[in-house]
Amino acid sequence: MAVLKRLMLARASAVVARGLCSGRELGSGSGCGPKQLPLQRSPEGRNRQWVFLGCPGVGKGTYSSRLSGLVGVPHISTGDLVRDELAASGPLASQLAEIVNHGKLVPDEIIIDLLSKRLEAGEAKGETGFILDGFPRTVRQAEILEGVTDIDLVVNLKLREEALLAKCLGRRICSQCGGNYNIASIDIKGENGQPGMYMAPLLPPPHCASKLITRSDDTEEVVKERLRIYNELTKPVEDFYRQRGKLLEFDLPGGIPESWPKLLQALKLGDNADKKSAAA
Ligand SMILES: Nc1ncnc2c1ncn2[C@@H]1O[C@H](COP(=O)(O)OP(=O)(O)O)[C@@H](O)[C@H]1O
Repeated sequence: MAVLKRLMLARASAVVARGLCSGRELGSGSGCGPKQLPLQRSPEGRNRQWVFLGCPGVGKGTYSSRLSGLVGVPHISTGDLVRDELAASGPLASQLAEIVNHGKLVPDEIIIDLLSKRLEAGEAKGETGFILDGFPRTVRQAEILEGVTDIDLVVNLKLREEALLAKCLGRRICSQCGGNYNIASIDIKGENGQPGMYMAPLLPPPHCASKLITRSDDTEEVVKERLRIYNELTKPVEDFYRQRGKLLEFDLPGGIPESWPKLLQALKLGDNADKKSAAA
């Protein structure tokens, strides 16, 4: 199964590279697209396969990694896979740096190759299911994914636009432990009938405070370009999943303490009162 999934993704990748098939052909399993495997598509015997969508800065990484711990499936972020590749300084690194630092999207064939290697490594370790964060990011990627496996649920995280840029600019990572923090304190005043919104900073513990770094693509100019690209290329992915009845819209009401319990409720995971303490 792992090898098949890998081969199918690799084939999808080759197809994208050559531009031979339309995504619809890939998704339908006909023509030159990969064949669908009933076994692979069945939810029985496998864990959740969820996708998180949302603008840069919305908190996809924060919420999807918390949920991954809660429901016991791996959190797979294609942004993290790209950053790992950059950090490894391999043959792809300079090409990727040029793309990522301009806020552009990495070509499908590279992203699919990184993702299929990650899925294969996970399956070798016995992982089943996933929470995908940052993939699919275009309708084409959604069609390719649909061609190889079923997605059970797509969570579309939404946050008021005024907060997104500030959240990206406030993002900090501990260079030692990899912990994610945010120094932005967001306080949007209520006006014209719209309620206000407060999001407290997520400050690092003292042992991380002197080791904080900022992502190279979290500059104002690049974040604005990433938001533009999201609206142009990723927003249509919402419709793709809406039409298939898989999209769960979730408006973040504020920071983690307010949002996490509500998200658990929306996902029908809310009865686990003890697990809600993860919001603390
Ligand atoms: N599915 C994808 N397709 C193309 N490029 C991607 C994909 N996922 C990540 N990337 C690249 O990695 C960068 C960082 O991704 P991510 O960490 O998900 O950022 P964001 O905070 O903008 O959601 C993106 O701007 C893009 O260059």
